[in-house]
Amino acid sequence: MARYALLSRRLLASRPRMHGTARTFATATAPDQQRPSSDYRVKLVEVGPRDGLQNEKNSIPLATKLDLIDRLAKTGLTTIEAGSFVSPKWVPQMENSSEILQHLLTKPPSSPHPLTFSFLAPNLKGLNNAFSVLSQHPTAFATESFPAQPTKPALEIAVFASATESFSQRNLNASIAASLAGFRQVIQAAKDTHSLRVRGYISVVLGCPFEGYDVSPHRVAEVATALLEMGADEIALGDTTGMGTAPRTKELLACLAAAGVRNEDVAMHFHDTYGQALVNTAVALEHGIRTFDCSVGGLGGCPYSPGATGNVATEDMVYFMETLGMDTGVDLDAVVDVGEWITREIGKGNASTVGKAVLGARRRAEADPAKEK
Ligand SMILES: CC(C)(COP(=O)([O-])OP(=O)([O-])OC[C@H]1O[C@@H](n2cnc3c(N)ncnc32)[C@H](O)[C@@H]1OP(=O)([O-])[O-])[C@@H](O)C(=O)NCCC(=O)NCCSC(=O)C[C@@](C)(O)CC(=O)[O-]
Repeated sequence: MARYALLSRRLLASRPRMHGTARTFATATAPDQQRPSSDYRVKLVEVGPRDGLQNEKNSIPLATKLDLIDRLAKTGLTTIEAGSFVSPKWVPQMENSSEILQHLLTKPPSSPHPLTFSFLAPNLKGLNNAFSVLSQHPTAFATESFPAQPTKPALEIAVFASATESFSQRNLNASIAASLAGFRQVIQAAKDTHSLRVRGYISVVLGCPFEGYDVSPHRVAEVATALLEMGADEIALGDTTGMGTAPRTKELLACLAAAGVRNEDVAMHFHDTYGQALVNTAVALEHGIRTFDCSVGGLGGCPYSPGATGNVATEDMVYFMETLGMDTGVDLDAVVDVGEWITREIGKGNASTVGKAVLGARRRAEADPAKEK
């Protein structure tokens, strides 16, 4: 069988590479002040095992979830959202998150890179469930004083606030103010007890299923600064509904910058319901953001956002970034394989346009290797 990788390698090699050439981003400097190569690095956060699977109705076996994480870890992705310590009454698919955490601590996936695994924990109950696993393996994970290594992953906890009161009530059963008061305790305990890194999500930043398009960017900025002041290390801006557009993404990021939120503390989390995720990604990239969430095979949806589809597919994100000359560190071929495998495994269509294109090209090359140029 022809090695599929060859085709994709050629595909990638034929893409325009922009390293060291003139760039059109607003953030670009003059040619004689070339930016350090780190400016071309983007961090992709793979959210498939959590955001991608949480809404699946059929129970997915633990072994499949562990296999998914293992396969993703071999693609060059270094940060993987692996589970969620939430109420199993509301999100039954995430019920085995303790077992997932336990497995990742005792048998971390082999990877040439240090890995970070992230878990949602909306309250002290969820955090304590995570802690009861961590306390059994206190030296199995990296902390701020012991950097992550290939054999010892780092862990991150994520809290999730909302930009509208209606979504906060539906998703968290609490007002924004009450949820923030609870998160203060979670963030403090995560840091004090195990020196964990904390991500603070804000949902519905560009459109709410209950309040519509008009979500105030100033409200988002208030919630973001509140989370940062509590000690969150990163703010993930969630376009939960995929209602975001390029001008409104630009306006939101300008508002956050005016409020003093630094680009390096922001991650973008775009759902692709209206097909705008990569357009909005380009706007955020131009603004200077370098951390983006994505989900293999475009898996996902939010149980509290009717009709929302998955996050932008990891395959599409990798292809998009690499064609812009950005460095993701992710092997497109490998991630296409994972997308194909997991969507078949759980009986879903592959929602990645790039994944389907690469798979189609492979099939054609297999049928007629002579034409593979
Ligand atoms: C919001 C809460 C925490 C409020 O929890 P609560 O205030 O305790 O109220 P409740 O009535 O929802 O609680 C129901 C039961 O769950 C228990 N419980 C309560 N907390 C936990 C916990 N952590 N772990 C395990 N059990 C828990 C609680 O003790 C109670 O048990 P019962 O008395 O019936 O026996 C709860 O309702 C919950 O966990 N809901 C699920 C929320 C959720 O997972 N949403 C989806 C993730 S967020 C998202 O997808 C958006 C994001 C991050 O991707 C970004 C974006 O795209 O926007």
